[in-house]
Amino acid sequence: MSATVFVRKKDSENVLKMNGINAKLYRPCDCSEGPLLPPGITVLDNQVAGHSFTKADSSLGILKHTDGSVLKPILKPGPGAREIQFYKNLQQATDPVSVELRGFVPEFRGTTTVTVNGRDVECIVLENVTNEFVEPCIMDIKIGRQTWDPEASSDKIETEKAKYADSRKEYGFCIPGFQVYRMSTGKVIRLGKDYGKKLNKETIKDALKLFLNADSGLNRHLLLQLLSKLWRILRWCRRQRRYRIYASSLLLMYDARRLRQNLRKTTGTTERPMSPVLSRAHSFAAPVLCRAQSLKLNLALRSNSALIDEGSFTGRTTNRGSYRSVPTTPTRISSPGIPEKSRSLVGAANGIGRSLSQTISRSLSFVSASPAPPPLERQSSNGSWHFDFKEACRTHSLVNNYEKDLQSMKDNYKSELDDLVSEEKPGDRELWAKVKMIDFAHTFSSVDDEVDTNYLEGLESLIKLLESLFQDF
Ligand SMILES: Nc1ncnc2c1ncn2[C@@H]1O[C@H](COP(=O)(O)OP(=O)(O)OP(=O)(O)O)[C@@H](O)[C@H]1O
Ligand SMILES: O=P(O)(O)O[C@@H]1[C@@H](O)[C@H](OP(=O)(O)O)[C@@H](OP(=O)(O)O)[C@@H](O)[C@H]1OP(=O)(O)O
Repeated sequence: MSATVFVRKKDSENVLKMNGINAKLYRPCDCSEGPLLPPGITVLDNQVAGHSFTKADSSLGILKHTDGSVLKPILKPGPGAREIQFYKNLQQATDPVSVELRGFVPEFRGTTTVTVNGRDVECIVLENVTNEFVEPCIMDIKIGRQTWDPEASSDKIETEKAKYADSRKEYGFCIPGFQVYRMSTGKVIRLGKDYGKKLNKETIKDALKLFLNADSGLNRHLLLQLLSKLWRILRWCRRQRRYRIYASSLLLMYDARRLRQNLRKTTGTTERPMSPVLSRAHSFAAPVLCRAQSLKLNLALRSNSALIDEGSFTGRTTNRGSYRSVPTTPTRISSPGIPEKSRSLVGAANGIGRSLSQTISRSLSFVSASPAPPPLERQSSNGSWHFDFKEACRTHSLVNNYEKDLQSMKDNYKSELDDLVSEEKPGDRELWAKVKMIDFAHTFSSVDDEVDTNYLEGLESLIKLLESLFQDF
C-alpha cells in the first residue's frame, strides 16, 4: 500500500491521496452548521455511508440519541415503509430463519418522530451497534451485484448499474464508506462514496487492508473475529429462502483501542502504536488538564498489562423500558418481480443457533414497539468470542465442503484458530470486532423459494477476499 498524502486542506474540505486515489474526506454533515435538533439528539458523527445531511438537497443523515440508539430518518415513503415493516415482522417472527437473522441485525426499537430544522420526520429507532467501541473503525460494504429491487424504475436500474461498476462486477460488493483510526499515524480518516466508487479489482484489497490497519502487518486475531461472524451469516444465507436482500450493507466494526492493546501484547514491542487521543493531546499541547490526561494515558500505555478501557466491554443489562404494541402478524411483503435463477449453491449446514452478540437494550420512552422474544443466539450466548471460534472451527469445513478453493485456505489457518482458542485467557474474551447487517429498505420476501444468489455471491466473494489476506502477510 502506498502512503497517505494530504494534497489539499480547506476549512470545509479535506482531500487526500489514499492508495493512489484522490478522495474527499467524508463528513456525515456536509454543511457549515449542523441541523437544528431536539435536546438529546445529535448527528451520528461516525456514520460512514448512506444519505447524509446536506444543505443543497435537504437530505437527512442518521441521528443518535443519548440513550444509545440511532434514528434513521425516513426519506422516501415506499422504501421507508418497507424497512419499518421488515423490522416489525422480524421482531415478531418465530420461524428459525428469521429468528437467526434477528441476531445479525441491530435491535429494532420502534419508530418515532423527530423535529429536524422545524420539520417533523419519522425515524426508525435502532440500537447503535457502534456504542461499545472507544475508537470505532467501521466499514460499510454493500452486498450484491444487483442493488436495485424488483420495483425499481428503469432509470434507477441504470443509475445503480453505473455505480461502483468495477468492484461490483469483479466481486459482487462495493464499499460506499469507512472510517479507521490508524495505528501508524494516530489519526482517524473517513472515506466515503467518492473514494468507494473509484475502487477496482486491485485497489479494493488495499481499502480492506487500510481498514484493518494492515499497513505494516495484518492482525490475524482481528481478521478472524470478523470472519467468524461472516461465516455465520454465510451459513444462514446458504440456507435461507425467505428473503431477497437488495442494496443492504454489512457493517464491519472493530475497536482500534483494543487492536492497539492487542498489538502491544502480541508483539511485546517497546514501540507503541500511536493513540489518536495522545496525538491530539500532543498537538493541542497547552492546557494543563490536557497535559495531565496525556500523562495518565501515557502511563497506561507504558504498562504492558494495562488495558486502558477494559471496563467498556463488559456486558450491559437489558432494560427494555415501556413499549407499546404494534401489529403482530408477520406479513409477506409482496414482490411482483423478477424470478431468480435457481442454483444449487446450498451446502448442508447444521444450525449453530448461537453467537456472542450481547444485546444492548436501553429504555426508550418515546418509542412504539413491542418487546421481541430474544433471538436464540442471544438466549444462549455465553458472552465470549471463544464460543464463536470453537463453533466456527467445528462447522466451517462442513459448511464449505463444496468449495475446494476456500477449503485449502481454511486448512492453512485452521491451526491458528485452534491456537487462538487455546491461548485465550478469561480477560480477553470480550468481543472487540463484529459484523451487523443493515439497511433493509430494499428487502423483499422471496416469491420462488430459491436461495438469494445475488446476496450470497457477494458475501462469499467478500469472505474469500478477506481470507486471501491471510496469505498476503
Ligand atoms: N444501527 C446502526 N448503528 C450504528 N450506525 C449505523 C446504524 N445504522 C446505520 N448506521 C450508519 O449509517 C450509515 C448508513 O446507514 P443506512 O445504509 O441504513 O442508510 P441509508 O441512507 O439507507 O443508505 P443508502 O444511501 O445506501 O440507502 C451506515 O454506513 C452506518 O455508518
Ligand atoms: O447518489 P449516490 O452517492 O450514488 O447514493 C445513492 C443515493 O443516496 C440513493 O438515494 P436516492 O438518491 O435514490 O434517494 C440510494 O438509493 P436508495 O435510497 O434507493 O437506497 C443509493 O443506495 C445510494 O447509492 P450508494 O450508497 O450505493 O452510493
